[in-house]
Amino acid sequence: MWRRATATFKSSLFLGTLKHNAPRFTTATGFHFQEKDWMGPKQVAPVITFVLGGPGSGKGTQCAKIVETFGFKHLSAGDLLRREMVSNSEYGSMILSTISEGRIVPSEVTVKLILREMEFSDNHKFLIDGFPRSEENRIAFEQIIGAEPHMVLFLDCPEEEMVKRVLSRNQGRIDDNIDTIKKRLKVFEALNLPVVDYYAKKGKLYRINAVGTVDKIFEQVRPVFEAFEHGAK
Ligand SMILES: Nc1ncnc2c1ncn2[C@@H]1O[C@H](COP(=O)(O)OP(=O)(O)OP(=O)(O)O)[C@@H](O)[C@H]1O
Ligand SMILES: Nc1ccn([C@H]2C[C@H](O)[C@@H](COP(=O)(O)O)O2)c(=O)n1
Ligand SMILES: [Mg+2]
Repeated sequence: MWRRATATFKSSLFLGTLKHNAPRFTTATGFHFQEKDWMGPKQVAPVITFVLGGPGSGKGTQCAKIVETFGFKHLSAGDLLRREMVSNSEYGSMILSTISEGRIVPSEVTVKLILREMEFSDNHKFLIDGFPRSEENRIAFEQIIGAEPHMVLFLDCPEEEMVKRVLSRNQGRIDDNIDTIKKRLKVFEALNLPVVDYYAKKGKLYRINAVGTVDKIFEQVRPVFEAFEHGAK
């Protein structure tokens, strides 16, 4: 399990799992680790990639191809929230109403779900899809997890195409209806685009033209990961 290199998460939610007096070290990306006495010699720093884009821009679709080709662990924030929603969680009804209205769930809840998946994963390469959706999400991730992404993929897709794709998705999602889509698009523009700009200014953003076939789009995505893997060796 990747949690063998447990990070010194600042969240009080997980402090119970940490050993406070163990030696600490920080990776080049600012991820803070705390060495456990049973930590083996093969520990590696996590690789974090955010995948952003409007509703229906193809994030989940491209993530599946990245997983297949580059072996990342895919964490979709929306999927984690939907799973939490149907799991008898104390947050269930709040998540249901928030998603139905196309709004954003409070960051503490979403980051907690992502953190839990990261902690229990065997993989150290994470593809975090649909997160951060807002500056609040971004700051909460940095504060709670203490890490920044290595790279951020942005699937740039015209609204008309996104609406068309969402309306023909047919997966029974409560938010795949025209009224909620209009709200999600407004939220995307107001809250998510500032995050995209933030990472562009930091030189971490890879803007992908998300119009075309799935394979054509992946032709733009693949070299980003190849270059990263090449640089990481
Ligand atoms: N390049 C593409 N061309 C046409 N349809 C596509 C393309 N990529 C994905 N789709 C389809 O569009 C729909 C939305 O794609 P997907 O679920 O990957 O988007 P998403 O960005 O994850 O959306 P959301 O934010 O709502 O979860 C799906 O039905 C998918 O099969
Ligand atoms: N960081 C996030 C990600 C998702 N949500 C909520 C609100 C979204 O409309 C919904 C569906 O997400 P998707 O599957 O489209 O990525 O989930 C959120 O509040 N915060
Ligand atoms: Mg998705």
